[in-house]
Amino acid sequence: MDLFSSNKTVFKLPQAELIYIPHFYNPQKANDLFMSLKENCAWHQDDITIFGKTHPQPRLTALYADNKKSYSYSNITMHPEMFTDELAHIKTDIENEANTSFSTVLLNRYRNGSDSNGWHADNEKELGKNPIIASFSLGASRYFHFKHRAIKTERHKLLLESGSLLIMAGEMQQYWLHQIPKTKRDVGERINLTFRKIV
Ligand SMILES: O=C(O)CCC(=O)C(=O)O
Ligand SMILES: [Fe+2]
Repeated sequence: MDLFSSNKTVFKLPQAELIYIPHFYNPQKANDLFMSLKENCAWHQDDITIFGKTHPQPRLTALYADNKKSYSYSNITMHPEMFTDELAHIKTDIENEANTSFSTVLLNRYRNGSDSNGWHADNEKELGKNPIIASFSLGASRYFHFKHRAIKTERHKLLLESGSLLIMAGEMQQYWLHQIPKTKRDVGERINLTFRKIV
């Protein structure tokens, strides 16, 4: 198995630590997990309110945690389900790679290229200062855009492939924004898992 592949890219960025591991899980295992999570997770579509207008969030989400702590962002408060064995297993693998522990995983399901995740930082108070966030991707590849809030030349994109792990750390959530834009490319479905620690 291609677990804990040493093939990793450490990006040199001002005020951020970003590490990309393309084949954290091999394609077979990634595909099996994609099918299983698609079927078994508690997916739902919340309404979000932006600039006073309420509309359905352009993706499905689910939240799991090993505590009862809720997670709030963009006027949504999510209450977690208990970790399944399958999600707990992935969590352990990622904790070993990232050298930290996580309490919570937020799953995003992008059904096609019209689903997206707008510019934001994962800077909610409950994540603490300089959180480590590990983002694990399954299914269709989608571009992850990231830009520095103040240095306008620092704007980049990275194709997140199935089975890959992206670790965001350092001051990234303070100084950078990230998004998964819509795409007109004919892309299939993608599931992303972002592991976080909510204390
Ligand atoms: O889908 C992704 O790769 C990113 C998800 C994300 O940024 C988030 O859930 O905060
Ligand atoms: Fe995020």
